[in-house]
Amino acid sequence: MKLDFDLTLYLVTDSGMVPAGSTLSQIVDEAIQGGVTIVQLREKHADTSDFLAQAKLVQQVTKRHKVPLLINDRIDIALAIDADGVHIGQDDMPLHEARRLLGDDKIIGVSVQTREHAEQAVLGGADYLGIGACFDTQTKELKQGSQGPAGIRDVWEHAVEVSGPRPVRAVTIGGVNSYNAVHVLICTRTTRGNLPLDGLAVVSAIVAAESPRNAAAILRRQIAFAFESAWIARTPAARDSIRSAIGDAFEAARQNTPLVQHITNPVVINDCANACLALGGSPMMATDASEQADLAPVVSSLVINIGTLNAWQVDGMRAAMKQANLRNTPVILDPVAAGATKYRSQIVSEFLKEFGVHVIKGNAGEIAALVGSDEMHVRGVDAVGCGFKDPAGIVRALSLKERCVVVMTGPVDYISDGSSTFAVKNGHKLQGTITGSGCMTGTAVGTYVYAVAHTDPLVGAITGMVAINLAGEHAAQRPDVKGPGTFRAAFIDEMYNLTKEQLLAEMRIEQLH
Ligand SMILES: Cc1ncc(COP(=O)(O)OP(=O)(O)O)c(N)n1
Ligand SMILES: Cc1ncsc1CCOP(=O)(O)O
Repeated sequence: MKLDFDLTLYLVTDSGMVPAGSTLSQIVDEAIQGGVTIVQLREKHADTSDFLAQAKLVQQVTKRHKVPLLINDRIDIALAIDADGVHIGQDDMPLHEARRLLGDDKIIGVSVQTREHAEQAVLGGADYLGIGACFDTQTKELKQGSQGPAGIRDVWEHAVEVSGPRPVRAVTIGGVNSYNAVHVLICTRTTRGNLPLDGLAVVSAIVAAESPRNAAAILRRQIAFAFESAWIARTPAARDSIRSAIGDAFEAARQNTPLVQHITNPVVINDCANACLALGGSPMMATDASEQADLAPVVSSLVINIGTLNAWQVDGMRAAMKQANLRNTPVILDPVAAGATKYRSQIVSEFLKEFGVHVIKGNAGEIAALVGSDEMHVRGVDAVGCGFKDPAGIVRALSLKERCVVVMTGPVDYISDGSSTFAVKNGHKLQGTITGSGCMTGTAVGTYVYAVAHTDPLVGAITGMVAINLAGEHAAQRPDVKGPGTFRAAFIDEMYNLTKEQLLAEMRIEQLH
């Protein structure tokens, strides 16, 4: 009978990474103690006798822990030590030959890079798939480059589709570590059925770690978190009570004073900091990469705004998002003028590939650029065009593509988590006459999303949009407001003065999906 196996945390070894004074068997032992559930011995440069000797040593450890041991590429070594199975690539022995030699009781995993590979492996009876490479890696030269979580999802969805009622099992590999583990597992969930991969395969994140045991334990914690999370709100039935949830999120910010760390542009930095304070948050505007790790433990949410990009700021953004992802702190991305220049488009797509983002907030032109629509465009930082035929469908499509909440600002704001979509109809046209009002909506979302990020990021995003737009309406009605200059000051005052009762009484929201 085939051994039962658990792919949750899959260690693939590389003896070239073993630090002086340690052995591969010690690393495997520690890693299993930390939470590794399956091991593959991968020796790309060893001759047969060394590979065999290493396999026997590692097998002593895996047997002691009752964890399956698979052999990379070499069926002969697997047969010689009676390993639990093999992992084969596209250039290795064909699956049917490996199965003939090993029999039905052994585990055979197959590396796949494309939908076609996945289909062949599933139909050929592979026990699991290793889909890669997810990200670039130092561990091996990639012939085809990395696909990112969205590319892995595409292959995984096809594998699930062709496998019938009992989906094949699968992991992804390549550049996976504790910083990106949650992002990878959430972003690769199938669109239909929300089915996650079975686990993650790593080499350097454990073998080259200072403590393989700690590295494995942190990875297990992140994987458990990802299995419990979904980017879609887990309480769709609670839509009826959305108003009270918005009221609660509003109050939570006033009570808990979330620390909203911004890396934003100098044009709006002062307005965003004041808006954050007025709404009940505590603003932090620390941009340097070198301080992000120290700050991360106290950050409630992170707002990344690419308004005035430069290489130094981008380094700070990468460092901040990496730390936020490790702590599962909500990240709000404002892709200012995405699509206006190649540089911005390239940075935004790098960010969305490499990092987990909980909310994307943009104007219609920016959202069009991210979703690949030519109905709207950006001119400078403004959206131009006749508008989308189906704006709610556009935000939902981007939400499903990126697996996060999407907010599209405009005369009506549209907000979706890929399942539920809302229109927020509050706001005043004077908001469009001052610079930074869009950036301040990012701050507002950041201020409210933290409290509900892991259960209902949609509610946090709607709360931010309702609060800022109501402040705009209240400011515009004041007799002392004569135009943009006086509106700017009154806008901050009215954020400060807004009450939960006003919010509940005056919000104009409509559910569209
Ligand atoms: C779990 C897992 N997935 C993929 C691979 C890559 O295998 P392959 O394509 O055969 O490349 P090499 O490992 O031989 O370099 C893997 N080893 N494990
Ligand atoms: C074996 C393999 N196959 C695709 S990427 C890769 C190496 C992954 O190594 P790391 O986890 O260190 O990036």
